[in-house]
Amino acid sequence: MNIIELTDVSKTYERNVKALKQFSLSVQEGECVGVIGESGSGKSTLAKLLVGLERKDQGDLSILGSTVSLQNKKEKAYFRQHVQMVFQDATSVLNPKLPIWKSVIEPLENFKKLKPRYLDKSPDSALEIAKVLLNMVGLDQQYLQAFPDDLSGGQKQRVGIARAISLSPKLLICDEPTSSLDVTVQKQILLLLKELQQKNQMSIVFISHDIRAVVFMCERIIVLKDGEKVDEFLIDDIYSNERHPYTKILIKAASYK
Ligand SMILES: Nc1ncnc2c1ncn2[C@@H]1O[C@H](COP(=O)(O)OP(=O)(O)OP(=O)(O)O)[C@@H](O)[C@H]1O
Repeated sequence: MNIIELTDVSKTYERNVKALKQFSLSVQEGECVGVIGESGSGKSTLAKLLVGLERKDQGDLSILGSTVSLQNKKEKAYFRQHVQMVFQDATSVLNPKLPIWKSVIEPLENFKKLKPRYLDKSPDSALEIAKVLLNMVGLDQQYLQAFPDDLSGGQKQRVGIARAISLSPKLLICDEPTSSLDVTVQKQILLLLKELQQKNQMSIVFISHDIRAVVFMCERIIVLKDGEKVDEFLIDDIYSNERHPYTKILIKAASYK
């Protein structure tokens, strides 16, 4: 099943900056699709369009087979429930004054009737849900009452991921989720995302300038350059001669070949 589909989507900012040009993308259930490109290629714009934080100028956006314009509250809520984002810097999404357990369950507050798939029984309290979520992201229960400042960068990113999966989304948009972390911690976060994707049959759009991380995570890769899709291929075809010259440059720069 197609979880999300963008068709010929364009986004132009002020002063005629064309951040995305007639871009199309579809993501199947349980699939991880990578998007790579250099700084300024339009990756963050794409991420924001995919979670409804930015409006497209042209083109279509559909989720679970239905076209959405994100013009009304109902559509926005439906979208938010199914598509969540993991940001580059978790610090920016965590309220420093909220204990971790509250941050983790915050998205659920607007979806009182939702029964997330990861709960096998009705929880006794919101704290119980937070415990399950921390467990899912491999964070010790001792951090439930802690505050963001008490946590390392990697731990904060785990909290950011717990928050993002709290609604049992069908799709996770990961925008450079490991870029601000140390190398060893990066690997742990990638492994966690992969595990969550597989256990929960979740789809991921993994956006990064780091081709190694994208290759590790994804089955299919899209290459963005100046707001345009210049290449799209399955991971097995990464070394194919058919690759776009720009893709070859990116691969070479990452010393893959
Ligand atoms: N809010 C905005 N207003 C005006 N121009 C913008 C805005 N956001 C992005 N841009 C421009 O749109 C283009 C694409 O930017 P975008 O941030 O999507 O690229 P990116 O690939 O994520 O880059 P980076 O990795 O540096 O964040 C750039 O030329 C950028 O300057």
